[in-house]
Amino acid sequence: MVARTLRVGSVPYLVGRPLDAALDDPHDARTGSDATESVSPGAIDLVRAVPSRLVEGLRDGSLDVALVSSIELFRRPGYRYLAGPVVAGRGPVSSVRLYLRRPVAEVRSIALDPASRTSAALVQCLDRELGIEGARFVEPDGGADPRGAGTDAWLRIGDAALRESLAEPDLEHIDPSERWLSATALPFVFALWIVRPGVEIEPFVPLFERARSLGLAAVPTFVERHARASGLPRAALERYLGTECVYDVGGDLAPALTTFRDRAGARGLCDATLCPSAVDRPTA
Ligand SMILES: C=C(O[C@@H]1C=C(C(=O)O)C=C[C@H]1O)C(=O)O
Repeated sequence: MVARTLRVGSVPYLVGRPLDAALDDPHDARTGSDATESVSPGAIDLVRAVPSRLVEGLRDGSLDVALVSSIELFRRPGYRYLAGPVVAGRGPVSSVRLYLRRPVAEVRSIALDPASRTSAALVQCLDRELGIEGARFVEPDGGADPRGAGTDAWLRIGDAALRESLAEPDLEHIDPSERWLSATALPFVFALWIVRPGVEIEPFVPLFERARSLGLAAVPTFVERHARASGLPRAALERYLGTECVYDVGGDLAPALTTFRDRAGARGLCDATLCPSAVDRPTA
């Protein structure tokens, strides 16, 4: 029995709920004793914050593990990652978009979402495929709204992007996840559980796997709650969580991560020599 508490971070967006909701109370009867027998009650302390803050938490040691931007794996040595639950896209993902104020051929300046790390790197390393080669990237200070930066285009992630895409369907946009699939024939892994160096994650791994199974089964509940709170259409939210967001990419995980690392590394956006190790899923 592991007595210590694991400090866990996750994103504040709808996209994270299928992976993190059941971690809030792992000893809830619904989580089942098989996954929880190796950890004590209260073993998980879950906080939610935007990805750029979660990255800081991993770096300063205030978090042990976080569902966070995949690019961080290749920005500091010593991380490990759970080879299981991920937030990925295999085609369009309505919550990660590059919105355009002018025709793409005329885009010279792009404001990045200050909450993002991975999608920000993705649009920079896919600039040729997106048709924005030579554009200048800026990150608004202090978490400011990238739409307010006055640039030719802005990148947005999370629930605010989802709202823009579903409530303002006439906004011109490019879908980076879709372009990644065309360019590489691989899914794009936005986020995964990254483990800080020195953390013994093994006893907790079944909890993360179990949380995903329970979370996927609860997608209709998350859709219902989000539709009620946001006023966004249920059918679109169902498509978003149920089809666009992919929570398991199987054997594509390693090649998807390595391809992103190499492309981003070639642009100086991460260290392409880093090879973080996977923590394998438990065998049944
Ligand atoms: C699909 C998404 O994936 C995310 C994108 C991230 C990033 O760009 O750094 C980090 C975590 C995820 O929340 C989203 O937020 O909409």
